[in-house]
Amino acid sequence: MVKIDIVSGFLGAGKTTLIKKLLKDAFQGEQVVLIENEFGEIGIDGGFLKEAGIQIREMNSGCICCSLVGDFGASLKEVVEKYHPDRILIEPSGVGKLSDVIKAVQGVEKEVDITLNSYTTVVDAKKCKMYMRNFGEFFNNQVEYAGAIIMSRTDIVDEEKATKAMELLREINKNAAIITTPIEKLEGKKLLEVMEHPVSLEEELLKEEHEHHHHHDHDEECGCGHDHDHDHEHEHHHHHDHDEECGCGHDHDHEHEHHHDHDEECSCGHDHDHEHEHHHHHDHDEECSCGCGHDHHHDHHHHHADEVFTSWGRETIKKYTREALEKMLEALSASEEYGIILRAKGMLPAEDGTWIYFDMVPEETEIREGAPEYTGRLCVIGSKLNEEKLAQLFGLNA
Ligand SMILES: Nc1nc2c(ncn2[C@@H]2O[C@H](COP(=O)(O)OP(=O)(O)OP(=O)(O)O)[C@@H](O)[C@H]2O)c(=O)[nH]1
Repeated sequence: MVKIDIVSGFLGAGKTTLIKKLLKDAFQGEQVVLIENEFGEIGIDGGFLKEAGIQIREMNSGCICCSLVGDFGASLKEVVEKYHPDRILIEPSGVGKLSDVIKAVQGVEKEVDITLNSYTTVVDAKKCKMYMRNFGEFFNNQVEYAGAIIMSRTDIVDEEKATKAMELLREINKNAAIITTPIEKLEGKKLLEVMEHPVSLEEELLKEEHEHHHHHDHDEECGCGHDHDHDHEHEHHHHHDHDEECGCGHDHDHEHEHHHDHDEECSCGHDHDHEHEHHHHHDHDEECSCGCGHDHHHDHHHHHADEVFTSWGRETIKKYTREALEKMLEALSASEEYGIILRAKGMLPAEDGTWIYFDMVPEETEIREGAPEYTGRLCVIGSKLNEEKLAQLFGLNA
């Protein structure tokens, strides 16, 4: 049985960073294949991970969503038959919906000898609130459906912001284990254990309570595998508190339905807070007032990622200097002249013969030296990108 582990997370959240750690610290001795679905026609990450010596299958033709489920299933099947791995890691694109990817895996579970082992979402603690607000349709879905949530950048964010992010995450996912310790402080095995068996503190406490109150041991069972007989504590939960759980590890409430009605946002880049009506009227004839120009009729999911997000990428032999690149990346996020930039990354030849690798998310830019690549590549992802201006900025042909 091949284990399937999904590592989801919004653009630049830290998925690749997590995967590298797991490969190094947690999967020794296992044969692992990574299926990567990058958004944008120029694959960038493959190179980093190939150094780790694992098989990588890139799917760059579109996102694994409703339209690609069939292709994805076929791809999964092929990987299983060709490599017979112990584990397949799936890294969906940063703008993919986790629910779509889970569905796609479940769709082939009967035909192929696989089991959905874990589905984790990495969330940038610094940008969680902003992304929820502006790109909620994609961002929230990844949070809602996660078994475990790993908060990245808890090493650099202040406590107050991290706490707020944690609260927001908990609001839309009551059950997931939320990992707040910076991952480099955790052993890979420990991390994997939480991803595979996410148990929230609430569940753990409730379980303890159950165990504590089960001395009388009568005959009835509720079906969740624990013995709750005549347990006052248990009844208390049933009568008073619809949101709490029985601690058996299953989700008995209809949380997802709830969240779809209330929390989703249109993700067209505007803040539609207090505009819940917008979502409720889709069955009727009203036009979407979000101004994003799409017909959202009868479409509960609103948008496909490629309607909201675009990417621009180039292969190039042009040489750059660190200083010049730094300025270009600064300019990218300084205004909306180039669009709403959410992510930029690449590897470019430098004038001094070295190679410059860069990673940019809003307010954070990392430039480092890396190994020579077969050619220079760069990719920018965002909303409403101005491709002509981007080409101009990097000194490339439009
Ligand atoms: N300080 C800090 N930086 C992080 C952390 N996680 C990721 N980063 C940085 O954030 C940038 C993006 O990280 P990646 O791991 O490439 O993110 P990703 O989710 O794979 O990004 P996509 O390529 O957009 O899918 C890199 O510069 C990382 O070094 C973290 O926990 N703390």
